[in-house]
Amino acid sequence: MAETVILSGTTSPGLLASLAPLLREWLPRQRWFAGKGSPVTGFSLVAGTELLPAASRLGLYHLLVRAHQGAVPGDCYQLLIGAREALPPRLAPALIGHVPDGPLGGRTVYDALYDTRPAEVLLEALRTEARIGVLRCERDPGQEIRAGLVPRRLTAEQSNSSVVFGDTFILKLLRRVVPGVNPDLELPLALAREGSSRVPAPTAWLHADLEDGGGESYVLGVLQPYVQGATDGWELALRELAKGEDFATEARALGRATAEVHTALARALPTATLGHAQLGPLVDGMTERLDAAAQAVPALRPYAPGLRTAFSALADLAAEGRTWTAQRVHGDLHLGQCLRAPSGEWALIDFEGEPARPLAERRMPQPAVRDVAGMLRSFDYAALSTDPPAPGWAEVCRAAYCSGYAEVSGTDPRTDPVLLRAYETDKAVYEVVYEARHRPDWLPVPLSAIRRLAASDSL
Ligand SMILES: Nc1ncnc2c1ncn2[C@@H]1O[C@H](COP(=O)(O)OP(=O)(O)O)[C@@H](O)[C@H]1O
Ligand SMILES: O=P(O)(O)O[C@H]1O[C@H](CO)[C@@H](O[C@H]2O[C@H](CO)[C@@H](O)[C@H](O)[C@H]2O)[C@H](O)[C@H]1O
Repeated sequence: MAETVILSGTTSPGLLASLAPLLREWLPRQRWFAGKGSPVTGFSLVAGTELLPAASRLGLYHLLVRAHQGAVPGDCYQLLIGAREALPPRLAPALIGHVPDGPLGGRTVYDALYDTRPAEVLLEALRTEARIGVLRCERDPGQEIRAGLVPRRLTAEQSNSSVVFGDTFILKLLRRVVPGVNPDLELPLALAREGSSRVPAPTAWLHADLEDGGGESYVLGVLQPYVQGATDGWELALRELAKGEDFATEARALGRATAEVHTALARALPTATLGHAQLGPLVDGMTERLDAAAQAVPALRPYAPGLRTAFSALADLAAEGRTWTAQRVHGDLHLGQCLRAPSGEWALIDFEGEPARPLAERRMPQPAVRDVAGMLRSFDYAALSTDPPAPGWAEVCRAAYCSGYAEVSGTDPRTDPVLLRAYETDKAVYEVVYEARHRPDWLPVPLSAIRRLAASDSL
């Protein structure tokens, strides 16, 4: 590996101006761009850090850029921009464009995360706990990071962007970033402190300390051990479906793993009791999300009255004096967030929660059934994405998962069907919006659950 020269300078003021026309085209095409549907009207630089000097063969810039979309104050995105004379063919998919003038005039710029040297620069910064301008790296002193691990791009469909180093570590760079404690770091750290082996323990992490954070830093990325040879639950489920096999044994193991993580989270972090006063805002939130979703996705509208009964039934129980325990949860649990190691053990990943929700909301204690509902939806997804669909397969998985969950936690989620239906409905509504926005061909999958949930008084 060439010697890594890390500069601590901020970027030149003209840099963003020269990149803006290219970013305006490129950014909305990225899977992780959250503002799809309305054009980017401008950019402002939140922070810029030169990691490799502009004058060298490869210039490298870490940028935090706010994308403006009309009058709406835009989201802040993390970009790693490389600048070269010309791009080698292997980097063609990362092309952002050719800069005509300004500090990078005549250079070709690209998404540098998937280039070897820039990824090495990031790993070296994490390994050495570097401070570079506004960027600050921290690491777990108990875990060793070997120098010189070879990076490779992760090709999975993602909300963020990840690089694997030597099959030993995986670095996830968060793309849409906000100041404040990020559950994707907070929860795995808390679980590691509890001694849980169900979640890879963070090895090192990257922050930005900025004035606009109101005293809180931005979490920009997390490095964690890579589970070698793992298969994710989604892939595994589809494989079994294709073979005509059931997935009950794995579903039950997943239920047990989920309950173990919930038990550890309830020990590690504050819990709460939800009564009538707390349930009100929670149910209001579900109803508001449904209304907003019905506005955005016309196909949902005919089912909205039936779906509202899922939420009002929960409010009625609270009015009668029922209470529920709330705790920190995963927040976006589905088969793709579960990794099965070759040993057969399941691990859970990606504790960011639903990226579209505000951080404060994602960090609130919630009924653990929220994650259970996410997994139940996922079995449905798998069963409906095969040809021909296999709805009975999903039923068996759902039952096995709940049984496994009950074996460890002592509580079978099916014993509270009103709560489960409310959370499953909330999740299916979220999925309708998600699919309409990102994968319109998949919209029929959550819509089929919507039909069922709108028609049923319980599960
Ligand atoms: N610790 C890990 N070991 C092995 N693979 C991992 C690990 N963490 C993540 N992955 C892989 O990376 C993918 C994306 O990770 P994830 O945390 O879900 O990112 P995103 O938030 O961008 O969706 C996962 O689907 C999985 O295939
Ligand atoms: O990117 P994330 O993994 O954080 O989650 C988002 O994308 C998921 C799709 O990749 C989406 O999950 C939905 O589709 C899955 C199948 O592809 C299915 O297993 C899930 O049950 C379903 O919710 C997830 O909702 C979204 O937040």
